[in-house]
Amino acid sequence: MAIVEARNISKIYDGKVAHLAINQLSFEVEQGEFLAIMGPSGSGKTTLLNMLSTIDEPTSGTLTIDGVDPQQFTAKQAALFRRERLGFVFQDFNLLPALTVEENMVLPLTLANYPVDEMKGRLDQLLYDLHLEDVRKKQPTELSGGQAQRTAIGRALIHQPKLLLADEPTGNLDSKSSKDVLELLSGVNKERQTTIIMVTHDPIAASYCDRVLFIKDGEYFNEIYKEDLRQTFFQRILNVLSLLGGNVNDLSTVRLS
Ligand SMILES: Nc1ncnc2c1ncn2[C@@H]1O[C@H](COP(=O)(O)OP(=O)(O)OP(=O)(O)O)[C@@H](O)[C@H]1O
Repeated sequence: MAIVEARNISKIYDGKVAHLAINQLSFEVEQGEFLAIMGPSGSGKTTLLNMLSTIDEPTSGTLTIDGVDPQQFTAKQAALFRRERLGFVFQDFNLLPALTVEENMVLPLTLANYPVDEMKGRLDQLLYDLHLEDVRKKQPTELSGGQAQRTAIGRALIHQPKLLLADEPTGNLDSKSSKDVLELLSGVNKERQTTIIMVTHDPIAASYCDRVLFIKDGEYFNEIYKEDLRQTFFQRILNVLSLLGGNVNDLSTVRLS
């Protein structure tokens, strides 16, 4: 069953000169899938993620997320939908500096007034799954990049969202921490059946996914599915990226290992 259905969605930014950022894009994301979205700088990835996040809406076309059309929501309903059904992970972690690891992670449940026992149970499980038990009382400034991103992933998962949206989650991490985070996301996807959509410039990160959707100039360009080994998938991703072109700087974060 599809958790995301986009039918001919377009997004035009109004301004002195109107800009067509997404042009007649259609795609589906299956429940339980781990999808990467790739494309050159300016191809519309952030615009698309903003629409999937329900913080922006298509100018035309229909976008259904978990069976509902967010365009029908009031601002309050949209906020509730995001809080209950979506999780977000960003490149720069976005942790609250005054709170500890465990306080950051449990924050979405605190805000939703969950019972204390339920909060504690979910927190302990996630601290264990994310290998953060030793740093649970630390503050974000005392963490490595990998620990900070794992904390952010914990915060994004604690309310058990159906869809996790990740924007360059490994963009600020070294290769070892990136690998840890990608293996964790892959594990979350397989074990919890959480659907994940990840925007990335990094073909290594994309090779952890089941499918990569490539967009160019706001339009569908190609998509490939992982069929075999991750290393082979990585090679096929590089092949499509070379066809896709774009600015060489777009690949500045690529690590060839
Ligand atoms: N608020 C806005 N107003 C007008 N144009 C915008 C706005 N936001 C983005 N754009 C334009 O829409 C196009 C798509 O931008 P978007 O940020 O979605 O691309 P991207 O693929 O995420 O790029 P990058 O990889 O560099 O982050 C770009 O040409 C950009 O200049």
